[in-house]
Amino acid sequence: MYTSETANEDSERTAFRKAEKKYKLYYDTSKKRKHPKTVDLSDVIDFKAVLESYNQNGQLPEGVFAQGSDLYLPVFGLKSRPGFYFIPGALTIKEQCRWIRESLTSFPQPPNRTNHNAIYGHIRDLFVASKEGKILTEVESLSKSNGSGVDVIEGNDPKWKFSEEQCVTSGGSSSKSVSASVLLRKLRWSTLGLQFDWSKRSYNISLPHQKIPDALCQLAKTLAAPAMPPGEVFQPEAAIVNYFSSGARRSWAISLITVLLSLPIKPNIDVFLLPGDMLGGHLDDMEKDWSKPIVSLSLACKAIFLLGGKTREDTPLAMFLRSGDIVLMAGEARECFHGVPRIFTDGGHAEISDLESCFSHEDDSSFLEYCRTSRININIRQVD
Ligand SMILES: O=C(O)CCC(=O)C(=O)O
Ligand SMILES: [Fe+2]
Repeated sequence: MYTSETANEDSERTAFRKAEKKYKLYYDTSKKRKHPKTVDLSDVIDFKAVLESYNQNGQLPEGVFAQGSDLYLPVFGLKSRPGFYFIPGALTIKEQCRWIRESLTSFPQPPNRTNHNAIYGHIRDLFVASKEGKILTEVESLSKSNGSGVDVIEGNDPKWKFSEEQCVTSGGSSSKSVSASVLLRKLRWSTLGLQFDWSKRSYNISLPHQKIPDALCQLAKTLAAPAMPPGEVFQPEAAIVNYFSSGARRSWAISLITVLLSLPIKPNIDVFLLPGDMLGGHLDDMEKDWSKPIVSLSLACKAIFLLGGKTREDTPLAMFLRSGDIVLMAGEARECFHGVPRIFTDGGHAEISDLESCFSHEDDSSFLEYCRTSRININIRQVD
């Protein structure tokens, strides 16, 4: 799915890489307290401002056009990137909250796969386990401890189970366990519908899967319309949910890696060492028909999206992605490198105040806590 180069010397020099470096989060360590380095954001296209001025006086910046649609919302395109569409604020706050909830609770449930499958097998109810302060422990170490308070995890032969924290520590067996909250923070992706096999880099139709939930399917069909070939209807068959977490919990990640390295079979830890708050430049090239769009929903913290050209040498355009924005990439735009070099988690820039009111009920505090330092992206695809 993701065609990506490893960061060798050449790729360091490409225009895409330069833009990634420009916008990536760096910390200024010269001051007493760690501060994000200031970045010049003046070149970043702000479609929220474009929409405001378009609604007020019909004016659009150079290179941007507006397209009518049945969505009752303006759909913007870029003259230099045919097939790319941006629909600012397309999702209501209620819809955003709904998809955030689903992304954290139902979407990572088996048979859907997540990045954690490779090590732990299917994990059920990770979000609830995190809320309840549970610990995931390897079955063998658990049997050495007092063995009570164990929740079952999906799978024929589960090797890892959730237990109450005391259950593990009281047995004195502290290795080969990891807290659910760390795993939630380290959740990078889950796949819906047809499952993508990252090791073979293709969709594996023999992996157990469920259809994309009807409501998400309907939403994707409606949103895809402006980018569809005339007379055709988008058929959502697969989706990837990307979870971007800020690096604030890096120390947690280091503890997890320590645990992983103590396993008899060493997992590939490269995947864990990738910063969780960015997505490197890539193409999505595993779907057959590129005339069909990828429908991409942004949720929670604001981000910068880079839309390059057909090679990494083309200078990318940078734009803000806010919670509720929709991006469509079809036709020629599907051949364009793209990525997310930055999410904003600081109060002034994250722009999640509407979500804060939506998740203001006490019962929703874990959703709010997650949203304050994270971004979620759901991208929906027609595979055949
Ligand atoms: O997070 C985003 O907005 C883009 C995600 C993406 O490009 C992908 O998953 O292929
Ligand atoms: Fe992509």
